[in-house]
Amino acid sequence: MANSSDIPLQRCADLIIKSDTPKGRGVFAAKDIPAKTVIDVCPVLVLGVQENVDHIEHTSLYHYTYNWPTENDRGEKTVSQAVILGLGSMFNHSTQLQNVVWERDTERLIIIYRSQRDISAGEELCISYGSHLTFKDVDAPTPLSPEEELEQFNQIHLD
Ligand SMILES: C[S@@+](CC[C@H](N)C(=O)[O-])C[C@H]1O[C@@H](n2cnc3c(N)ncnc32)[C@H](O)[C@@H]1O
Repeated sequence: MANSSDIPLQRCADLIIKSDTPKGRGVFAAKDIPAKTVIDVCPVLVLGVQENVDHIEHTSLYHYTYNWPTENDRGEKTVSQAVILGLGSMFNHSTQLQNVVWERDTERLIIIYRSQRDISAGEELCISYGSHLTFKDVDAPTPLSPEEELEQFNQIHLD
């Protein structure tokens, strides 16, 4: 029997995990996925600020946690970390080719992931981790050499 605090779960069925990508494991589309499809609804486990500093930061889990807004004992707003259960911990980062957006629900302690645009079969599903990455981004655009920069500059014509 459903009650008002129940959280309906949804996961897109047309997904696979590939294990051998340059980013480690990653989530890929097995079929075309239309824009705005719910990809997954993931429960989160919110960690205490100190628990995170004392323990989690010294483990592999450190690379899987998300910032999570919370309140300290004095009722002041602060930021802790949360472990995302379900597929949420498997999405890799892309700076330029993100196709999944996510939304925190701090009341219900879930994150909802949705496709940002139509995704084709075979594409990796990527989110943005923001700008402070703790690893070398294999997708990062290669910086231009001074010669390439000069060539690009010389191609700019002002009418
Ligand atoms: C939340 S996990 C994602 C799943 C992970 N690939 C795995 O195999 O368990 C985050 C880790 O994935 C890897 N990763 C994610 N996006 C990446 C990227 N753009 N370039 C390189 N590594 C990436 C990094 O090792 C990062 O610490």
